[in-house]
Amino acid sequence: KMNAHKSRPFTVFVEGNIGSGKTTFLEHFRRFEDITLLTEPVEEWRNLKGWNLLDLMYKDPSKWGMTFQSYVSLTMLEMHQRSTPTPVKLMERSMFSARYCFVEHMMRSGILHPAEFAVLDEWFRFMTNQIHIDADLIVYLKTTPSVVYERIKKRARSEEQCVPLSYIEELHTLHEDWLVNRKHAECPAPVLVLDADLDLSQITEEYKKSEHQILRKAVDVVMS
Ligand SMILES: Cc1cc2cn([C@H]3C[C@H](O)[C@@H](CO)O3)c(=O)nc2[nH]1
Repeated sequence: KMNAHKSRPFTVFVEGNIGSGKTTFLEHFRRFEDITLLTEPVEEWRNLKGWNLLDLMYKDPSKWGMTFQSYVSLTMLEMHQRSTPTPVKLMERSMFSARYCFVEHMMRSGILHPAEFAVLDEWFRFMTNQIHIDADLIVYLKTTPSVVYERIKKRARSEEQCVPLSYIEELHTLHEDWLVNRKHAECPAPVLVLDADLDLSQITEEYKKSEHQILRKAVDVVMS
């Protein structure tokens, strides 16, 4: 068992489009006692004091987009700040995908009014300047929009059934801009790109590739 000499654990963001297999990827690490897994708090978004903000947002994005993304940011900040007893912390998504992918899409598509976007962007700048929430590594589950679109249909999460392929394609482009073309300097962590188009049987090999990288880097950090 690695004793965490560092105040801050080796932090990994697991990023990718809707349906890219992030939750499945995280579950693969469930068996390691030195890793804390923080999965995306979708259930909190689906029930805040009885309100299903995720459903409200998908049903009327212009009316509920701001409210939804404000609450998403709050729940993600809470995860960033949560102290973990283990030397390694794996988070599903982050404040950065919130800003660079989802909020960015809502602004570009006119779902968010420019004034709403300005407020969300100020919150993002404040939080990323004031609070150290950087990753040490980002694992990017890279997919093809048509592949994840079919998975979303099969998964049949009720709120997502009206999601058009065009939205998935736009989110894909925003993930590529951030994690492959590196257009945003605020999140300089190295990116490990995995081919997440692979189906479940083949993808274990891909996960093993990241396992060594994550655990070896974590050992370096903890033992340094
Ligand atoms: C950080 C962040 C995650 C996230 C997820 N979502 C949506 C996409 C999926 O339908 C669902 C669960 O990821 O929530 C969103 O609209 N905005 C988000 N922002």
